[in-house]
Amino acid sequence: MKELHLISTGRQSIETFVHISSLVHPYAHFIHIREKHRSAKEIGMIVEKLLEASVPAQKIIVNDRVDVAVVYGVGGVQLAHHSLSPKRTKERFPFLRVGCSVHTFEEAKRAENEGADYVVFGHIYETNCKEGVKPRGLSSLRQLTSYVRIPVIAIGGIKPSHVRDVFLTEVKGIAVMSTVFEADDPLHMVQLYRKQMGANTWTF
Ligand SMILES: Cc1nc(C(=O)O)sc1CCOP(=O)(O)O
Repeated sequence: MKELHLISTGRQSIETFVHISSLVHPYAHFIHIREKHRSAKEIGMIVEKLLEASVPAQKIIVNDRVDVAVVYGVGGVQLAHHSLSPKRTKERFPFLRVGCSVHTFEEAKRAENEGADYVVFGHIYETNCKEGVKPRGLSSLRQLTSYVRIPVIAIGGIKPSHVRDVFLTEVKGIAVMSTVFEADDPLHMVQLYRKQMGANTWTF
């Protein structure tokens, strides 16, 4: 099954992020809380609000903070190079789904060897989030999907019109931030992504 990951921008109020998530979560497989400037307490509060808004715990992925993910019983954690290692995380918390954000093939291979469940690789297209950094493009994405055995999720500047091309590289899924969370109509946007992914049902 192709996966759609939605990631918070870190630029919205907690209320706005939770409100949009409550609308779009039925169309997404995972909702990532990526709020680098917020404390563990605030991130925990976001998790509680998402749960109150009926977002299933298994769909929630906390960026970097293994502690918050475990304490609040969410489905997974998304680790960066400065986070705890996937190996340690998996050893102590084997029930957590562990993703790693990677930018090179070596990082992806290391994540795989350390037991990560999947990698997020980018950025594929130009994105405001990575201004001045050259996108890695589809051909390196294609190479990566044959270089590692674990699933690859593509990220960075992916618009609905890119979806078909991106999935031709054999990725497992895509991750999207601004195009959904900063859209005038987030619900319409997420439905567009799912349509491009070939989803013929909106329920899971
Ligand atoms: C959070 C993030 N990580 C990236 C990476 O390359 O690792 S690109 C990115 C931002 C993606 O946002 P948008 O969908 O708005 O382009």
